Amino acid sequence: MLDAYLALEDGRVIEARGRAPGRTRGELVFTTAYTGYEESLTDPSYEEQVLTFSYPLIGNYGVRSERFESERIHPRAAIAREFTDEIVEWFNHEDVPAIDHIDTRELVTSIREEGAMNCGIAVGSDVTPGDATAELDQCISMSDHIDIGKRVTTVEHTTYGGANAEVHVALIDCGAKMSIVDSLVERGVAVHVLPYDTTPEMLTEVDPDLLFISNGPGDPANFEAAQTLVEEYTGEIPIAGICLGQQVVARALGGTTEKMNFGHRGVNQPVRDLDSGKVVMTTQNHGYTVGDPGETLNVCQINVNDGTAEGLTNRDLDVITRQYHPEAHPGPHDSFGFFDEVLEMTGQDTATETDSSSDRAVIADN
Ligand SMILES: NC(=O)CC[C@H](N)C(=O)O
Repeated sequence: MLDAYLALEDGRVIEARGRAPGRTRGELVFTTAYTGYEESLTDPSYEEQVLTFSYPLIGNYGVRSERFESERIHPRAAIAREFTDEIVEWFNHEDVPAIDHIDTRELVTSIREEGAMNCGIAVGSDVTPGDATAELDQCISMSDHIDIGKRVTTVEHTTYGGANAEVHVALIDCGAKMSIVDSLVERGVAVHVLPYDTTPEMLTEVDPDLLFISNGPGDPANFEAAQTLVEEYTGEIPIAGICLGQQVVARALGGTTEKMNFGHRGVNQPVRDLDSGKVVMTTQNHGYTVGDPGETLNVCQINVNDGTAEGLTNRDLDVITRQYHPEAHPGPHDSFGFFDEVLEMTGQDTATETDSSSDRAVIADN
């Protein structure tokens, strides 16, 4: 058996069972999602974080790559009450430290009370509590990870979907989940996945009908290039954003973003649409939020629990964003219609073309 220690910013060092060895550090967060562990673990937005599952048994329906949202596990380490042997094999294969046999109820309660905090983890046959503390001592704050985008983005322009499509979407990959690409491609458009630091000049070459800013890890303030694109293209072509995308769009159009206490991570966050009054259940994974939306954007949806901005819009400028994840994976499908709403801004009626069987998008022949 491997020894394991988790050192917390509040001074505690907790002993656990080691399942996959290694030493690492990161921001300790939790998700309340009870399924969808493959999707969560491969969601690039978890880069530089240590993910705690509040649901006690993780790995119980295996590990299948069809459900991955990217090519690798992104959290630096994973914590659960109990991991199955099959998921532990995956952690070992990817060199991601994992610990279990820990009181995750207590841990989640601490994060709720004290906020997301830094932690250090040491797992191995000869590790000590001091090894975990040494990792914690080297842990920097999330906003100091200024180059986080570089670690999660595509390095080159990749096109998905029909090469003959009428509508071309530029998806700025700040750490995009593959389900966002799938959701667009199944509506018959071509998706150009572009690096997070794409410049306005590079975007001119693609000549897109829609600019879409993806989800992504860390502080939205560290995605200045994407912000510049929004500043340059607002009013020229329609603009959409999901999660970090909403935050970047808000910052570009005069709004502010701020760090939340422990964020929203799970698959049952209630969101109210202010026009219709309708409430939907949503998938979420974020630690920052839009504070002041600024003069240009209107808040069109709010979180029922805490009133934070879940949707922003400016109908005249054709801008529409969501703080939650309409693409789901994991979680409820209530908000798939967001993609139809977004593509309507390009003049394409895609609602009738949608095939929700959701086969993985294929790369187009350029
Ligand atoms: N899923 C995301 O895009 C997360 C956005 C941002 N990194 C946050 O934590 O708020």
